[in-house]
Formats: sequence, structure tokens, C-alpha cells
Amino acid sequence: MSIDGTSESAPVTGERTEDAHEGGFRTDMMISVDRGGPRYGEFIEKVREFMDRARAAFPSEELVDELIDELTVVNAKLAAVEINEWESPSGTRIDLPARGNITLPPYLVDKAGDDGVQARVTFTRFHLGGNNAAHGGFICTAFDDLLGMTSALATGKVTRTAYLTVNYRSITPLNTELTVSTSIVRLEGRKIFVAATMKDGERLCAEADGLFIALNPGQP
Ligand SMILES: CCCCCCCC(=O)SCCNC(=O)CCNC(=O)[C@H](O)C(C)(C)COP(=O)(O)OP(=O)(O)OC[C@H]1O[C@@H](n2cnc3c(N)ncnc32)[C@H](O)[C@@H]1OP(=O)(O)O
Repeated sequence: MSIDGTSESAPVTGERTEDAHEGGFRTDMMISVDRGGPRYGEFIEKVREFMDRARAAFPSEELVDELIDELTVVNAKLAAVEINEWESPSGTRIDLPARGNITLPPYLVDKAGDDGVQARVTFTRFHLGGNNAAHGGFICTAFDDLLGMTSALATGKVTRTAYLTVNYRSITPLNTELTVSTSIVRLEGRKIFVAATMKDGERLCAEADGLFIALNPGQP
């Protein structure tokens, strides 16, 4: 099963047979398109909407009291079903934007292969830096994840970021579908040199170059 979100393969089921805590990211994560059920994506969208609304709200004291009570109930429900990172739907639901991982800006993968990835990302109010522009850290996050995906697909190995350089070339707008294109610059043993651009139409918003290292077995 591919980690890129484009595979139509059947979901992986069954128990892990190895120590889930040995080694870094997993190419053999318990990838699934059904964990959390058919409405899990809708749940993630509601959480993302909540993050946007929380960022944008100016609540009264009374409303804050009310929200604390309601969120206490919701948090208790979620705490009761906490699970390890390898089997959580968040991060493994490859049918959802950004694999259903709310840590990441929501992106959709259009094309993914061993020469690079094409994706669309939309930053929203939650990702606000200032004056209606995206926060640079979230731009890095999008690049890091999509370049990590690029490195993994090019090598079939588990990789980690050694460095990531981002140049911010023009304002990155919120609520606008942006295109991200990644590519492999060169492969040198365990070293994967990668590059990426983020564009609003033809306008270059940001670009990145990075080095990812294919991890040795058992390496954290
Ligand atoms: C689909 C899922 C996508 C998810 C993407 C998310 C990716 C991430 O966020 S990863 C988290 C952030 N990154 C990290 O935490 C990594 C922390 N650093 C480390 O673990 C290690 O330093 C690591 C793995 C990068 C390299 O360590 P190690 O495996 O021991 O390799 P090491 O022997 O030091 O270096 C290997 C080669 O890379 C080079 N290298 C390593 N780091 C750098 C660097 N920062 N700059 C330049 N060269 C470097 C070395 O010089 C060496 O080159 P050569 O083989 O030519 O001598």
C-alpha cells in the first residue's frame, strides 16, 4: 500500500508483528481507509473548522464558560479512545486530505511517483501568520511532509529530514488553493536531495530545498 494517498489497494488489516517503537517513520504503517469509519473524514473537517473558528472568535465570558464545559466532555470522550501513533486513523487515513492528520495543513495529492509529488494545499484562518497571509511555519510543515513523502516514494525507505531550507518569495494567501510540486534533485547513497515550490497560480509564494536521509534499520 502506498503512503501517498493515491492507491486504490485494499486496506491493510491484521496485527503488527514487530516492535512498533523500533525505528523511525514506517513505510509499513497500518495504512487504512476504513479506520474510524466512513464519517471519520467529516469528523476531521469539523475539528479543522473548530480550529479555524477558535482562532477567529472573540467569545464572551459566558460563552467561554460554556465552551470549556462542552470541550471537557468532548476531550474525555477522546481520551477514552486514545491509541498509539501507528494505528491511529490520524496520519494513516490515506483517503483523506493530509492523511487525516490535523497537524498538517490540509493537502490533496494529485500525483505521486518516484520522481516527485503534485499536491494542492489550502491554508485557512488557523494557519494565519498576519494580515491574511499564512504563517511561515505552516508553509515549512507542508513542504516537510510532502518532501518526506517524495523521499520515501523515491527510495521505498523510511527517511528523516536532515535539513530543510525555505525561501519565502511572496505572500502566501489564506483560503486559496495553492499548488505544491516536489522533485528529486539527486540521490547519493542514503542522501536524498529534494526541492519544492508552492505557487498561487503562476506566482511563486515559497520554495524549498532539503536533504532527507534514509534511516538504517532500527534507527530512531
Ligand atoms: C510520509 C511521511 C512524511 C513525514 C515527513 C516528516 C519528516 C520529519 O519531520 S523528520 C523530523 C525532523 N528530523 C529529525 O528529527 C532528524 C534528526 N536528525 C537525525 O535523526 C540524524 O541527524 C539524521 C538521521 C538526519 C542523520 O543521521 P545519521 O543517519 O547518523 O547520518 P549521518 O551519518 O550523520 O549522515 C549521513 C550523511 O548525510 C550527511 N548529513 C547529515 N545531516 C546533514 C545536514 N544537516 N546537512 C548536510 N549533510 C548532512 C552527512 O554528512 C553524511 O554524508 P556522507 O555520507 O556523505 O558522509
